Amino acid sequence: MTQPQRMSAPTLPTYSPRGLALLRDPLLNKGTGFTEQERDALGLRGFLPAGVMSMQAQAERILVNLRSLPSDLEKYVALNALHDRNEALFFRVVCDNIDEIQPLIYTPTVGLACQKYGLIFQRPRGLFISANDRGRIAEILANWPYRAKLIVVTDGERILGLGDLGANGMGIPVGKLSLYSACAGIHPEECLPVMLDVGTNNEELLNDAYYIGLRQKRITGAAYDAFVDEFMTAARAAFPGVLIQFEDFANHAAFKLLHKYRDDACVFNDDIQGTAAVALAGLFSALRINGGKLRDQTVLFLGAGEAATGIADLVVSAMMAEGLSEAEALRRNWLTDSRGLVIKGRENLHGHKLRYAHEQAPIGDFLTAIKTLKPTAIIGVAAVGGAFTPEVLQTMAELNERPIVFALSNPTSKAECSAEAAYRYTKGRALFACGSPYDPVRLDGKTFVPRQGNNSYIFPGVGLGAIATGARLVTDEMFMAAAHTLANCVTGADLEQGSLYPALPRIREVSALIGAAVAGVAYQNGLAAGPAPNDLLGFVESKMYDARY
Ligand SMILES: NC(=O)C1=CN([C@@H]2O[C@H](COP(=O)(O)OP(=O)(O)OC[C@H]3O[C@@H](n4cnc5c(N)ncnc54)[C@H](OP(=O)(O)O)[C@@H]3O)[C@@H](O)[C@H]2O)C=CC1
Ligand SMILES: CC(=O)C(=O)O
Ligand SMILES: [Mg+2]
Repeated sequence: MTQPQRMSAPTLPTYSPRGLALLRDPLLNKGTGFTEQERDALGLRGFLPAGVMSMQAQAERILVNLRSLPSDLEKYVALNALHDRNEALFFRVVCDNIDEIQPLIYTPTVGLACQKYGLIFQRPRGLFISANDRGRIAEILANWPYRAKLIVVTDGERILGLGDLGANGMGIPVGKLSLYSACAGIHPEECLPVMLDVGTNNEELLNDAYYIGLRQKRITGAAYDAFVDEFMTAARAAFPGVLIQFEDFANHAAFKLLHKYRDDACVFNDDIQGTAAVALAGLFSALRINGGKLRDQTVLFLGAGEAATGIADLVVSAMMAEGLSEAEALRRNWLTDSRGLVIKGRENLHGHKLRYAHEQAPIGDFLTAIKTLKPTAIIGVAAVGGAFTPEVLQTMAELNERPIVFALSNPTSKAECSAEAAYRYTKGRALFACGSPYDPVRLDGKTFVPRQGNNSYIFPGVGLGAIATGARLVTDEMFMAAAHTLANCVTGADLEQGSLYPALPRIREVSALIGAAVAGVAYQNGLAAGPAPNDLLGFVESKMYDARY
């Protein structure tokens, strides 16, 4: 028997706690799963009841308890408590019940959890770095006892479609990193969630007695840029080669940060790039059903922000790969924002929209845009719940034999339409994907199984490939490879039931394949740290953490 040890940074002493300290270390604790031999060797006698349970029995007990809880928020809290007690058991439960658990630790429940974060707050997880810590960020990162290989960082300004949730947004990096470990086997010890608490402009939170963050308005401008820059410099120095994922920043910061760091550091923006890959994969699946070619599609977006322009940019690249010129491809993608259709000559258009500002008379509403532009696909990423009205859906079905309808906004309350509405108002002809999960829909004797067009299919595998190879940069080519790989995982049986993505229980296999594809791009483009192994898939699989005692 070997004593459980943390994989500490080489500079830190190896830490092998015993007794109570061991039971209170979530990365090493097995609770009632410690064997008789371990109980003797590790000073655990007396701290545990006599019964020794298998991991499987422990997991079953967790599920029995979980299923008896009356609300999803309580289930979230219970799962969080397990995460804080026994990480291996937490990840075992997540991995073996991913269809049931993912919606509880990720969208939609994580949205509600962030809204109530102050109220349900128990143990801190990750690092909270506030604007008051300016000048001391390196010191704070040095407090972290593990060697981080992956950071998910947010400043909480655009949490899902729920807006500015300030420091309460920490639930998002925590949830994303849980999926990294569960879905792609990134070791939990290598994952670091970070909240850059620069304040909040959410008055409700500023007046909330239980708000956990800095009670001040957001810092902006040069002070904000310098603060984030201090974090980026300190993080890269503390954890050389670390992959940093920007998550749920408001779009004015998201585009700026991505452009500032992407050519120099191992970073990506999940909302822009990860979302792009999952949406493109969904389009490829839809086209397998309706027999179309991507180059012939006209895509109309509801939204013109991070997700919309990220997706549109990757779709344009994919259309160009099918032979269109850039101008032709751009012209097949249209954006609408809070002021209507994005068109040439409109005043004060932000930089990320300019590529899609085509010659066209102004159009104020989405339905008129559909009737005018006759899209084959509509993609909702504006966080306007219910915006795909019955009339929108019926019009899409009049224009197209198999209309592509993606309602990608999160959480469920912000979805542009429900799965039920998508199928009902198109008479079962919609090729549908949703950002948050929906149950299967039974209509006219047929069962439709909608799956999530959510970047959670993409970022775990991309991160795995980037970390396994020690990639210097994360490139758009990697996201293109991820999109193709994900699309190739979709089976005929999936398509038969209207599923544009593979079943979630296959996610570790899917992530490994995406990881291998991303690794391939890293090696081909000289971005990897070492020589390419012969067997890329075997190589990335060998790096995957499996939650077992
Ligand atoms: N499924 C997935 O994997 C992902 C889903 N999302 C979801 O997408 C949504 C948007 O995220 P993101 O793109 O990052 O956010 P942004 O804030 O970057 O973009 C939102 C866009 O919606 C536009 N908008 C707002 N109101 C309307 C309206 N009434 N009609 C048309 N457009 C409108 C905004 O217009 P304006 O530019 O004028 O302000 C803006 O362009 C969120 O709900 C998020 O959860 C995001 C990432 C991944
Ligand atoms: C899924 C995701 O990243 C979002 O909704 O922001
Ligand atoms: Mg996000």
